[in-house]
Amino acid sequence: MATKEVLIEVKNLKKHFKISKNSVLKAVDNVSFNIYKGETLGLVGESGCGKTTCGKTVMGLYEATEGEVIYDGVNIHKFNNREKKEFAKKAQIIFQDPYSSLNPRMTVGDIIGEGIDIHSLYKGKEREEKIFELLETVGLNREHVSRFPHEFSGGQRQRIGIARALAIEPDFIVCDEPISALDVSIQAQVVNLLIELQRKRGLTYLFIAHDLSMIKHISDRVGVMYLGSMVEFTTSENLYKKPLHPYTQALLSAIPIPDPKEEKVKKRIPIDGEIPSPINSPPGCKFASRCKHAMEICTKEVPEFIEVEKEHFVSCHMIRK
Ligand SMILES: Nc1ncnc2c1ncn2[C@@H]1O[C@H](COP(=O)(O)OP(=O)(O)OP(=O)(O)O)[C@@H](O)[C@H]1O
Repeated sequence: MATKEVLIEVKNLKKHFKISKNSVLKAVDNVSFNIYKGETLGLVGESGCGKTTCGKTVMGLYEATEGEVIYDGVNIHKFNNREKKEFAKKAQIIFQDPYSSLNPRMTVGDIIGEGIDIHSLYKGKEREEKIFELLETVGLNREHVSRFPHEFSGGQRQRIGIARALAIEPDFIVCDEPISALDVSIQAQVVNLLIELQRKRGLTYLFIAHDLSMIKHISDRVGVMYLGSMVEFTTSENLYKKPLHPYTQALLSAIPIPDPKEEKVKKRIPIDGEIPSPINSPPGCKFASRCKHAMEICTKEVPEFIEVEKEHFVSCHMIRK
């Protein structure tokens, strides 16, 4: 990461879905963090904890229920239509499933060219050259331009998705579990491509993942989410060396160690019980029902999200500054 200039500031962000007359699903519930220009911020947590909803709200695909997303100094949820279109050029998303995220009836050239056309960036020969250049940038070749998505492997499709995102030259990309659906052997190739693109183009990533194993290699800082809340937020180094929240500690203990001897003696921290429903969730710390350290206060009061040491934020009643 080159600078520590803030690109995006997320302040007390809430995204609640009204499920019925009396039920609200708090997918993102009072989350605050920032993203520096040129960094990769990892967002981790179990399935359903609100990572995708957070990513989509941060890039303006969902209206926020409450709170602010400040991009380069301006609240994106206050944009008028012209500003929304301008912003859509700066922020892109790469989806988890390279099989369903590409229109099977469109050629690769048209998939990549769609954003170029929407934003009237290039026309004719220039457009064609741009698409060839993008294909080569992501490790495909110009002959692929007239083929259809089903003619490609999962890894290649994800490369097409990356080329599509790059086509309008964004500054910020939400990478929503871009490697989860790929074979392990292909995952590292796609991650390396994303890292190389970031280095060359100065891109900023919000990289979403459900476990902490791959996120270590790509993220400068990591936020750990649990049931819509951010429970810990710090540098990758801090998180792996000194996790403070019991949930982070459990997630880290679940990462398999390649050495079988070490794996055998490793202490896994189990998380008791089922993840509670995010609908009409009870007061207090959302992790309380599964935390073996839970105290009376945990079921009553939401712990503050405090900076316990430089660049290390945590939300837990056990941890004081
Ligand atoms: N449009 C929607 N309407 C209602 N509920 C939604 C909607 N989108 C997401 N949710 C709910 O919000 C919660 C958070 O979902 P989200 O997809 O953001 O989680 P996630 O952490 O990204 O999970 P996964 O890793 O499975 O993608 C879930 O309970 C989900 O069912």
